[in-house]
Amino acid sequence: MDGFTLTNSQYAGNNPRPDDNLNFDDPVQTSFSLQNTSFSRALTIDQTINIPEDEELQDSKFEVVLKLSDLQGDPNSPLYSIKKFEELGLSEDLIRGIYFMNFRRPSKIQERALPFLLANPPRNMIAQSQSGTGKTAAFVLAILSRVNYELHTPQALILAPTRELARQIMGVIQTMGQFTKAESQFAIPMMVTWGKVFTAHIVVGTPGTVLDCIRKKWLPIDNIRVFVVDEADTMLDQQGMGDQCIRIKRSIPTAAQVLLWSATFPSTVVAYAEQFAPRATTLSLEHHELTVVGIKQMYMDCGGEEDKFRVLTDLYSVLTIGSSIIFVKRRETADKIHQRMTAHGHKVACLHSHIDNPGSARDTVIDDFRFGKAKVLITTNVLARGLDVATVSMVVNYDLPTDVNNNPDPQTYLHRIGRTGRFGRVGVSISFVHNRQSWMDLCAIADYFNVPMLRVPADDIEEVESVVKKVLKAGPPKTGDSMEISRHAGANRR
Ligand SMILES: Nc1ncnc2c1ncn2[C@@H]1O[C@H](COP(=O)(O)OP(=O)(O)OP(=O)(O)O)[C@@H](O)[C@H]1O
Repeated sequence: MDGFTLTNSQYAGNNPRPDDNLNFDDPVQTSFSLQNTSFSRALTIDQTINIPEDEELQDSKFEVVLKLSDLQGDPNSPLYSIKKFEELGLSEDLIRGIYFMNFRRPSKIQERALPFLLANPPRNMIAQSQSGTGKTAAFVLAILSRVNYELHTPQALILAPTRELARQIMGVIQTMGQFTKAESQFAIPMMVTWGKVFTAHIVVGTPGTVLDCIRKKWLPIDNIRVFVVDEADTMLDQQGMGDQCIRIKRSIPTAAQVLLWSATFPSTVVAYAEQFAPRATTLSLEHHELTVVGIKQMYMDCGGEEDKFRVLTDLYSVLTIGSSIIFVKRRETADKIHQRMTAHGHKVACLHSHIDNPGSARDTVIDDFRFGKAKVLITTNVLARGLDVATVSMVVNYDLPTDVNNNPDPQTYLHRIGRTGRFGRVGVSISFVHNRQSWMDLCAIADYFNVPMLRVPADDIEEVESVVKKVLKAGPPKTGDSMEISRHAGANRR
């Protein structure tokens, strides 16, 4: 099975959203109470894990040997390609950048998308590919190929939902484009020089600040020829950000190539995305193709809301793995867990989008995490998407992701767990369930992706440690390999 479905949408419609005057940069944090319905502890999924019981682990680092060449030679892997970068029509300067980054072969999305992205006349594109499969590099390469370096004015505009993601994308542009004459500039809070007109070829920003800079005429947009919306499904779907994206799109030249990227494009957003990027070439995936095989999905059955904290601290008192991220629903929960884990002697960092948390403080937290100064990061959905830190080997869903209507949110779940298992690496995700509602939410997510969830015991942390270590030690499975599983979680809901 090759994965992508390729379609050319012919639809060119009007913008469907009202022009509300909302102005914020980060995703809205939704808050609500978890429903404590009668809790069934009787989760009896009988799952087994068939990882060889061979050697004991040598150390606690779990440096997984990346067998990338194996994965990239497996037609079922999202990292598979038949072409080399040298065959994709990129300039020598860019090929040098790719070599510098140690990329050997393109991933499937890179191989598929790049010929369309570079073709003339330029076409819009809606591109979907699993988390951690190199979407950023794909659109950065396209932009670096299209920019006229002799013209000192913005020609490419990239929108990201958070400052963390904008900073990360900037890092990729600067590394990949270091042998070109590309100049790039931020349009994110606290990184814009008051009154100074942008002259860089490439601008990366968050929608609120970009719009602000356009309105103030600091950001010239007449020469924009590539317009990228990363994490496009969430950007377009959120009322404030969606409106800002529309306004920005209306300001830039109509001939600009519009590129929408995400690992998820739920059906509710697809039509809208097609209106936003008319007549786009679309690379899409089915639900069941979205999960990354290198991420082993587990769950723990906790005794109640308060017991989750006991399980978490038990887990961290035993487990010594690379880096990990704990996702919670609310900022208050993040702060509370941060305080309590710190009091228990754990070294943890915390990042969310509270107004008192200025950009510079957020930058320090994320940089400390990226460079390993802090190994555990507690956060909200603000970091659910895009964050690329290779050492993350575990994601904990302390609270399962739910949408504004309290329904399970499979897309956010997929993005959260996708912070591990990047580009062929292995990782584990552990979701806490603590009542009937959270159990049903997890079942709904498992059903949506048709994936197995392995139960690990909340009252036997040594056993959890052993399972996690085995998974990390086993390395990435080949696509289609069944690492375990007799039945998946959704098959046995109560
Ligand atoms: N062809 C390649 N060979 C080796 N590594 C690559 C290649 N392309 C990208 N990578 C690396 O893979 C990692 C994931 O890439 P990237 O962040 O672009 O993924 P993504 O698809 O945008 O993920 P997400 O959906 O989470 O945003 C990065 O560390 C990147 O440097």
